[in-house]
Amino acid sequence: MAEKKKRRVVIALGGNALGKNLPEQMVASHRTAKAICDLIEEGCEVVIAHGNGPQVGMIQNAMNALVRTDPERYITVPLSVCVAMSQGYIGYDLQNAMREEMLDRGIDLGVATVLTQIEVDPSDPAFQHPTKPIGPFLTKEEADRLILERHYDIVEDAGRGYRRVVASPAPRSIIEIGTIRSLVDTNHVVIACGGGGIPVFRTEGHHLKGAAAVIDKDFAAERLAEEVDADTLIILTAVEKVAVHFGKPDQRNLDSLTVGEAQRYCEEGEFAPGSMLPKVQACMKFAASKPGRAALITLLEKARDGISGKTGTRIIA
Ligand SMILES: Nc1ncnc2c1ncn2[C@@H]1O[C@H](COP(=O)(O)OP(=O)(O)O)[C@@H](O)[C@H]1O
Ligand SMILES: NC(=O)OP(=O)(O)O
Repeated sequence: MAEKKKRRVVIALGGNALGKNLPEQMVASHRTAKAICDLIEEGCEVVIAHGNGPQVGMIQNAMNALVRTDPERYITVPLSVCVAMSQGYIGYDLQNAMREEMLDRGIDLGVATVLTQIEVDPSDPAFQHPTKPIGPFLTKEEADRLILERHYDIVEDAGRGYRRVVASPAPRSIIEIGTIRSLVDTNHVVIACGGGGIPVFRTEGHHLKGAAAVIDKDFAAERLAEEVDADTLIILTAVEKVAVHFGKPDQRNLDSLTVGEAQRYCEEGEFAPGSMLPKVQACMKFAASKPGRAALITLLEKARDGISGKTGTRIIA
């Protein structure tokens, strides 16, 4: 009998799948690996993308502290290099957690993290309007000091404190897509486009130049899902379903949304910018990109129920 065709899914992992520091990340990675292995056991071929907001901020702060301690010996590390470091730091834990969980369950697949660069447009207006929060939450006093001393762009984040923001251009093309496809096609779980991918500009000849930015991982995951010809984009986050009137007494959780309905809710301001809005927009783009494609937003721990159609919010054309 012919083997059942596997469903190819790209998974985008957010903050609750990774934690905010090294010990939290180690614990979270194992929880995340369990959820992803549940999807593999449901017959999915998975490709994993992830965020890096807290981590890339931590890495850049650490590198800057070195420069301040000994400016003769150390030089400033560009943000693009900090994104590359965050891919290694997070990929290391995720790759090991996946390896261990797959061996425990007898899943016979390889796992590899691909250092991934993503082309961005130097004239993207996002470079003039920083929106991507990175690093820890700050007090008003810390924010004022950093604006004065380091000329950082800092915004107030929905009553939760202050956060540094950096440019977040749209992903155009994934430089290492051929390598990613080859690994996926030869039975590897691939971790790619970490932290939204290392943003790069194409310059003279074949040279790529790092850009001072952090790409949104939901948009990078969407690009990845299109480019590996995935059937489903799954965004695993901290809520089981997308809601309208979120956080209000009349909150209504949504089981499914068409692209048209989602567009209307976006225009009505139902989804918070910087959190749920990019997720819904990424899902809309993917669902509309080719007939038969669908996207799902759900809680990390509900991944198996989500793919089985029992929970989550499904976005369809
Ligand atoms: N309309 C909405 N429906 C559901 N959650 C929403 C909505 N608007 C904002 N949110 C918030 O968005 C959060 C997910 O965004 P975020 O914290 O940035 O996720 P991640 O780190 O997983 O990428 C949810 O935990 C929830 O608090
Ligand atoms: N790069 C990115 O989107 O990171 P977060 O998901 O942590 O914000």
